[in-house]
Amino acid sequence: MAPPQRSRVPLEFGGPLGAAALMLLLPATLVHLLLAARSAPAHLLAPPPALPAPGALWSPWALQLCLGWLGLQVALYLLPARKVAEGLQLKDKSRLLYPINGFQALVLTALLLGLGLWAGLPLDALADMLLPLAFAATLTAFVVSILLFVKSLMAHPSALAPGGNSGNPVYDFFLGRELNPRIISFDIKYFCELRPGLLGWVLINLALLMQEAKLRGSPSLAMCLVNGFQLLYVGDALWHEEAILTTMDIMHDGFGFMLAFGNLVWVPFTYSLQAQFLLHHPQPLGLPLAAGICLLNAVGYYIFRGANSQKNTFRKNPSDPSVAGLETIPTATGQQLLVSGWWGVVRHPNYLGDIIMALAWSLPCGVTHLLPYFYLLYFIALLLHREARDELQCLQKYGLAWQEYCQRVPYRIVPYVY
Ligand SMILES: NC(=O)C1=CN([C@@H]2O[C@H](COP(=O)(O)OP(=O)(O)OC[C@H]3O[C@@H](n4cnc5c(N)ncnc54)[C@H](OP(=O)(O)O)[C@@H]3O)[C@@H](O)[C@H]2O)C=CC1
Ligand SMILES: CC(C)CCC[C@@H](C)[C@H]1CC=C2C3=C(CC[C@@]21C)[C@@]1(C)CC[C@H](O)C[C@@H]1CC3
Repeated sequence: MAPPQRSRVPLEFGGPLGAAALMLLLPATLVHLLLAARSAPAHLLAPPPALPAPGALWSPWALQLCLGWLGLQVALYLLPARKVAEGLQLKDKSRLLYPINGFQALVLTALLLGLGLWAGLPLDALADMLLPLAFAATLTAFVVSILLFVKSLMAHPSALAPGGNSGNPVYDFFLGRELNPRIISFDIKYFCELRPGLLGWVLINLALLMQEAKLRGSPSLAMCLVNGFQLLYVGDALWHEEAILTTMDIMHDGFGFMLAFGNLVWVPFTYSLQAQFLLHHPQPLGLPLAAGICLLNAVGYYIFRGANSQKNTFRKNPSDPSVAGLETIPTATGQQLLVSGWWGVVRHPNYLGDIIMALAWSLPCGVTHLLPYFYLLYFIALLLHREARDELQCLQKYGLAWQEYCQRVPYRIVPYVY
């Protein structure tokens, strides 16, 4: 087989050195966040009061729980789906098929959990195991990434992602070489993107809420708000699972350590940071402020969902009555760009809605500590980086049409600001 052509896509994340640094820094940051959230001072920018003993990180039981959770979600993924969707056309003109049964997996997981709790499952005990669970999940992410990298060495060149095929093994291991790694019809990237991580996130949130109820007699209003907001976000992602097929991760990015760690570790253990903070730092929250925060989250969700659904509907069927009247810009690829509606206000309206929700998730934690705002700060940085990557990809894809779009819609995320 002819050696794969090395991609000439510019290196990102600081190239091989940056990728190597991130593979060390990300797990270290995770440990710091978990320790800081449960410490009294809860400092985001200061070292945690006490480093864990090595024994506190490793637990065979935690590894079994992680692998059992993964196995359950794989089993639910393999159940018959209410619908099978086609992915976007690949380089070889083929289209992959994807089961749309993520929300079904959420409901079945909830039913199994309900049964378990009825039978006395000590779910709240998870709240005391976040460190060994995160360590086990990180180990799993590394092993999955190594297996994926080895598998990609046997993949056809046309199956490789443009970004993760630089020829440098460290960089390619981090970014991911294969675009759609599958075992028969099981799509590993698609599965990891929405199932174990997002469902694990709300499971950890629930465990923290239950432990607060056990400690204080009932969960606080702030803990209930954070759980509710984030369950809405995960439920929405799974209900609109098909929309994931038009995101950058599925369309462009290879599946390597960054997304494996991001999906299996970073989402469940850092996205639950507000709930972790609230368990150890209860916050009083009056009804008027709670109502205001709910309104803020509702506004964010309205923008987020409205913009994502409008674009995804347009991409699936430009003649759909809900989008047929929108103004567009034709492009040389045959695809059109929306230039009115949500996508005529700013170029990434969905990011704006998502950031507003991220703020609403942090506010119930009060303003005495920076730690609960870590997600907001990280997320803004992630979306700014993502937006820059997307703009470059769209400029390369659409050329003059994208330049016209940028002239007509000059702001990227926040109207009249950025
Ligand atoms: N919670 C989290 O950790 C994260 C959440 N997200 C959220 O996920 C959602 C998806 O975000 P993301 O995956 O970054 O990508 P987007 O959903 O923003 O999709 C970007 C793609 O949309 C298409 N597009 C862009 N502008 C237009 C237009 N004017 N008209 C038609 N199509 C257009 C282009 O693809 P093409 O033209 O090829 O179809 C572009 O590459 C967002 O709501 C984001 O907030 C994202 C990352 C992390
Ligand atoms: C650990 C690294 C520094 C960064 C890892 C980033 C990942 C955690 C995110 C990259 C894109 C994501 C998306 C989502 C979750 C987070 C990751 C995997 C969603 C599934 C969240 C719900 C939305 O409705 C869709 C998102 C698609 C992108």
